This record gives sequence, C-alpha cells and structure tokens, in this order.
Amino acid sequence: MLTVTDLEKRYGDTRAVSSLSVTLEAGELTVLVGRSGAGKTTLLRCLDGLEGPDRGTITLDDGPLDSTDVALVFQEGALLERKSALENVLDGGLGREPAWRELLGWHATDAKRQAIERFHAVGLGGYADRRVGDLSGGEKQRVGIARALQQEPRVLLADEPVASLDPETGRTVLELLAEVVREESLVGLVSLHQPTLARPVADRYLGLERGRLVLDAPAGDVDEDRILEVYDDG
Ligand SMILES: Nc1ncnc2c1ncn2[C@@H]1O[C@H](COP(=O)(O)OP(=O)(O)OP(=O)(O)O)[C@@H](O)[C@H]1O
Repeated sequence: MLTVTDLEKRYGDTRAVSSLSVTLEAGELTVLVGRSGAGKTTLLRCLDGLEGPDRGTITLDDGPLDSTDVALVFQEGALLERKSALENVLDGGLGREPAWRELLGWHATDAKRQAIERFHAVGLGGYADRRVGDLSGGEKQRVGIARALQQEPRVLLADEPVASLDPETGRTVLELLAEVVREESLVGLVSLHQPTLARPVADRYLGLERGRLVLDAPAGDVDEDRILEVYDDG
C-alpha cells in the first residue's frame, strides 16, 4: 500500500501539487487524469524521487518509499534506439547489479534469463535481438514496460504511456500494464489524456485540478461525465 500524505510541490508561485493525500493498493491500476498543467507529471516525479516535495510524506507499507522500489515508464519509452531490445531491458536492471558490472555494462546470466522471460511476458517473445529503432510505437512501449519490470519495482508508474499510439494499440498497452500490475501485485499509477481508453482495465480514477485532488473513486463508481468534469475547471 502506497500512502501519500499532505504532499505539496511548488515551482516558484505555482503549486503544481497541493495538499494531496491518497492511498493506492498493491495489485490495482489507478488512472490519473487532469488537464494539461494539472500536476500529473509532477506527482509521478515526486513518487519516483525525481522531485523532492516541499511538504508531505510518501510511504510504502508503512516504511519510507525508496526510489529503487519505483519504476517509471515514459511516453516514448525513453529507450536507446540504437541498442537491441534486450540491451535496453537489461539496462533497466543495472541499478540492481554490482557497481563494477554497471561500469562495464556487463550483465549477470540470471539478469539475461529474467529479461528474456520478460519479453515473453510482454508479448514480445523473439524480439530480444531486434534494434529498438526498428520497432513500432506499441512494441517500443512494451519494451519500456519490460525495462521497468527489470528493475523489480513494487510501484509501477507510467506518464502518458499511450499518448503517441493509435487507440487500439494504446488499449492493448494499457491491458498489459493492468496485467503486470495484478500479476506482480504492484502499485500501478498511470497518467492519461484519453481516460476512457483505460475504462476496461482501470481499478480506480484519480483526478487533479490545478494540483488538487478532485476525484478519487473506484472505477465502477465513476461514469464518463464525472471524468470529463475534471477537465472542465474553467
Ligand atoms: N520544472 C518546472 N519548473 C517550473 N514549473 C513547472 C516545472 N514542472 C512543472 N511546472 C509547472 O507545474 C504545473 C504542473 O505541471 P505538470 O507537468 O505536472 O502538469 P501535467 O498535468 O503533467 O501536464 P501535461 O498533461 O501537459 O503533461 C504547471 O503549471 C507547470 O507549468
């Protein structure tokens, strides 16, 4: 269980995240919605430890959240296009290997075996040696998810992971995220600009308006109009 209490992050006079408290359960995929500038990325960056909050606490199962427990999937996968899919996934786990291996870019046999298993888990069996630059957007995003899983996180975050994909491909990537969150019992939080795409797989919706949490409800209790209201903060 991930617990955020009274979180605040300011940039100058802008309160990007303001007095935010929320609890997210392991094994659930939560979808984070809100207009551009509402604070979604800032919240994800605070959870990933990329930003230090100005106030508030973040705990995982009652202990302080360690950034090594968190993996973030980026919009374009943030992969190295010239490297193979396998190398990209292995790089995801580097923080877990000894520093000398990290320096030399050598990977343990176990890590390679795990990475190959992850290719199958994300529906890319046989793609390990393919150059990432030659993959489609949806395939890259699957590699991005495999790379995040290679970090063996307890919290899986994704910032607009399907923004550049067509709706059908986006839907299948969201299904994959939901599947790994459930199977590996991760805390899953995904920001999206197409919230209804996630309807079949979302367990919970959070809505942000100018940094404040204005929606926090199980997906079954939230209809489309309620979600769209979050975007209507004129
Ligand atoms: N590094 C920064 N320096 C200054 N202001 C920032 C910085 N990062 C974000 N902000 C501001 O904080 C607010 C929240 O931005 P954030 O990127 O978190 O929103 P968002 O909901 O993720 O938007 P989008 O959907 O467009 O990605 C915005 O007003 C933004 O301009």
